[in-house]
Amino acid sequence: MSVSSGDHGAAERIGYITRVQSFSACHRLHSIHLNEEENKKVYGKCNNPNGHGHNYKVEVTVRGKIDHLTGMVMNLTDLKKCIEEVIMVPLDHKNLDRDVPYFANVVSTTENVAVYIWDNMMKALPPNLLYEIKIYETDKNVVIYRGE
Ligand SMILES: Nc1nc2c(c(=O)[nH]1)N=C([C@H](O)[C@H](O)COP(=O)(O)OP(=O)(O)OP(=O)(O)O)CN2
Ligand SMILES: [Zn+2]
Repeated sequence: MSVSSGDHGAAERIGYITRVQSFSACHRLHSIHLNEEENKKVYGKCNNPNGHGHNYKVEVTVRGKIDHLTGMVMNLTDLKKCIEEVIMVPLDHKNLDRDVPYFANVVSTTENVAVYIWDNMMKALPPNLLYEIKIYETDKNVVIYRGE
């Protein structure tokens, strides 16, 4: 059996690293493109005028070369700072529809929350690193967005 010396020579290794963050928020599923009756029909209990809340769990995954010198794809401490700025400050303990201008005219489905987080993480992270945003709206409802 040969044991790796740890010297990868010129070979580049690609790694995926993920940081998990939870936040709490309330929302109401309601589309400005549908009338009241259609909104009730499409969104059911989630169209309740006074809203409802979730403890969202977000997994932010970045993909990149494992740097030979640092041994890292990126420093998770830096990823933590981006997540604080992009997820926690604007979304935690907020009413998504009323407190986050983006959702004034965009339905706050988990798909759209994932797109919102993706677009803002892209601005906060170094280029070509962001791979995936995965959101657990509940234990059973999970959305993945990869920027497509
Ligand atoms: N495609 C989507 N469908 C739905 C979304 C969404 O974001 N994207 N969101 C909702 C609601 O926000 C709702 O809160 C989900 O509630 P519910 O289905 O009740 O959640 P659970 O499945 O976890 O609840 P159980 O009652 O335990 O099954 C609806 N649809
Ligand atoms: Zn909901």
